[in-house]
Amino acid sequence: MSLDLDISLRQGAFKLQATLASDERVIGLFGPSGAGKSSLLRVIAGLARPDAGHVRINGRDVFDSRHAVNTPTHRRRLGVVFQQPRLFAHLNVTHNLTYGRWFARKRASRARFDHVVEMLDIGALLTRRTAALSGGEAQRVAIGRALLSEPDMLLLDEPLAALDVARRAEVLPYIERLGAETELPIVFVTHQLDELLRLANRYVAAVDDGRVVFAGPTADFLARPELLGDTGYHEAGTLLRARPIAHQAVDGLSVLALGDQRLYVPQLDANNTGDEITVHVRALDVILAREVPADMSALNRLAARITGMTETADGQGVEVRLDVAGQRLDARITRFSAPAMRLAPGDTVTAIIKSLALAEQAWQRLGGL
Ligand SMILES: Nc1ncnc2c1ncn2[C@@H]1O[C@H](COP(=O)(O)OP(=O)(O)OP(=O)(O)O)[C@@H](O)[C@H]1O
Repeated sequence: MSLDLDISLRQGAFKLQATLASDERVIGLFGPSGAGKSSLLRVIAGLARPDAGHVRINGRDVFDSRHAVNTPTHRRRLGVVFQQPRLFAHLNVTHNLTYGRWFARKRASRARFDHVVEMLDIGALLTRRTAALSGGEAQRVAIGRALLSEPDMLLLDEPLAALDVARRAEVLPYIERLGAETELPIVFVTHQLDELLRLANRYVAAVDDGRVVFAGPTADFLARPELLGDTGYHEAGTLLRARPIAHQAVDGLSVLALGDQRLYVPQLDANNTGDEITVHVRALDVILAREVPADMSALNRLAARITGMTETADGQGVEVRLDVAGQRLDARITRFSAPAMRLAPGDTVTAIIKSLALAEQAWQRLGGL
């Protein structure tokens, strides 16, 4: 996909002045509450009209103030999913799903309908009234309806925000599957860093106070604590890509290969072999050692080489940039430890990781969408 926009929009006292150009298939729009993410998504969808500028989707001008172009929403070929599912209460699930097809250029085939139903696991709900659905089920139906409208791009505006923790955990893997199993371009809005890392871990546009303050690889974004908001200090770190090679080789754990080194993570779905997955390692959770103690609870110990060291913004610590099997890993240690250990670029150390979080599951690509 390509998305190219440069717009200004005034809403009361709030001014959105956003510039973004990206060829990435999945774009995360991230930022705190009130930053302007939803407003920007509404501009892309044609639900809000900028005062000036342009919006180009896949090379097609859908808005251009200089040439009086403003393609109406229903002709922009977008599937939009909001925080609330917004299903039609008078129609059952099947009719809600097929409703989107009225706007499609070509009607979705029966095979495609079946595929979407299977992917979102909503087959058992088809004859149900929408009032009888849980929040998570309703949101899956809303996603299915958007997919069946044959969009060129899917816009997801905090689709998990209205769900409680359990429902959120239920729906999140389905959105993850969309990213992995479809070729559909997706813009995913969230203010939650864990969602961003799970669902848009390649590319992010960060919005703050009506402006795009960062646009680029999510991994680079994660290394910038000052951009991450309140949780930045804790969450800043690195995304490591590794390949699952064994399940249950060690009790309750899966083994990932990172070059010829090994990482241990909580048991993954046994189908997860082959495709790389991404793990999020917080810089605070990395301990550096010259000598590794013989008895140690932490399983994850990686041979690393120091490639750079910089003082943290608050002056209290040192960010140590490491190379592990050709990938970057960041550690944050105290200002005391760096000279005490006489650490210097070029040194080899062991990086001991206290905890890591899965940022992305690997799903088998089924194709077909
Ligand atoms: N129709 C409107 N008229 C006036 N101000 C508006 C309108 N819609 C939004 N705003 C304001 O614009 C700002 C950005 O809102 P927006 O919903 O885009 O933020 P957001 O980043 O999506 O936040 P959240 O994560 O809370 O949804 C807010 O200050 C909001 O109050």
